[in-house]
Amino acid sequence: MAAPALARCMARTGVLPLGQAWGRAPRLPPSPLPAQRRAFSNNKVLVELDESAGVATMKFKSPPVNSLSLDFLTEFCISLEKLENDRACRGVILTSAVPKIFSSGLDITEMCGKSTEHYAEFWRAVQEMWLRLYSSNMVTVAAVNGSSPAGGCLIALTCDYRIMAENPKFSIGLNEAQLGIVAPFWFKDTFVNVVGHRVAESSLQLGSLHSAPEAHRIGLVDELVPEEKLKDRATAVMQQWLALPDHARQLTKTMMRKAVLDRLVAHREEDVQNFISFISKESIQKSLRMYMEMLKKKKS
Ligand SMILES: CCCCCCC/C=C/C(=O)SCCNC(=O)CCNC(=O)[C@H](O)C(C)(C)COP(=O)(O)OP(=O)(O)OC[C@H]1O[C@@H](n2cnc3c(N)ncnc32)[C@H](O)[C@@H]1OP(=O)(O)O
Repeated sequence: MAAPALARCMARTGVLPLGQAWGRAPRLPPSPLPAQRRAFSNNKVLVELDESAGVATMKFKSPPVNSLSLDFLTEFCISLEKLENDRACRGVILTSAVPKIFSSGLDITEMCGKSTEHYAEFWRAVQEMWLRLYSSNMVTVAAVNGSSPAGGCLIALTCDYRIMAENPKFSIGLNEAQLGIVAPFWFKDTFVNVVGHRVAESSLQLGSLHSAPEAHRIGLVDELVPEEKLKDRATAVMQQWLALPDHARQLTKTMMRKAVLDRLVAHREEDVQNFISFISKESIQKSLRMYMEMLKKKKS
């Protein structure tokens, strides 16, 4: 495709390049007007904005498993950008509208049997999602209400704070190695920044999916709460974070994340080419096909 779908959408919606988003003026506190709620939705995400609190909730609604398809990633970025540019919004809670699944990670069908152009477009969209979320000026809280492998885990790791439902059946982790693929350096860097090098090293090599209690023990999630309390707890955490002046928090976040962000920004095209040559290998395609078959067999 001549121009990536994401770029087209961004041209349509007037989204700012990433670097400019960083230089944006600090957010103003919401005006003391009566409580106002606004909602907008597309095929993949539902956003509800509580203007009086300055907090949006973004719910993933792409059944059966909220896989991160090109369409999902595009809609996600557009919704995030809308909130980023909305002065009434200072924080966003990410959660799922699909029972038991937060997100099943990158849509494997987008990485199987497609053209080089498609792989490039898809990977740019994955990069864009991470760059925008990791550099967001808003407070970002992941309310992880279901399993969250690989790319789903990356979304949670990219937020400022993670709260997970304490259901031991829910698992989370960067399990790429189990699929015979390798998490790229910016997945790894994000993971290391949350759990530390030692835990990340073994967890990544083993492609571990951690149960909710184990994820809490290794610091992958910040707290566990009963599922029915997840929404209230995420709101309470958000209020705590929003009690601080935005400019101080935003500058601190930028300082903490800049090196990791800059690394991908500086090597973006190289990273796309690396993805294409890796994913196009017949051995990798075979691994992914076998993995998909295994998922189907598990059902029957
Ligand atoms: C140099 C760069 C190298 C490349 C780097 C690439 C980085 C990759 C990152 C990724 O995110 S790869 C994706 C990893 N994801 C997984 O391993 C999750 C796989 N899925 C599951 O474990 C389970 O589906 C689940 C999420 C735990 C849910 O289980 P449940 O029993 O509720 O549902 P299923 O019956 O298994 O699935 C329903 C339906 O959805 C399909 N599906 C599941 N996950 C994906 C996916 N990630 N992509 C595409 N499709 C997926 C599954 O096959 C079923 O389909 P049908 O059989 O109904 O057609």
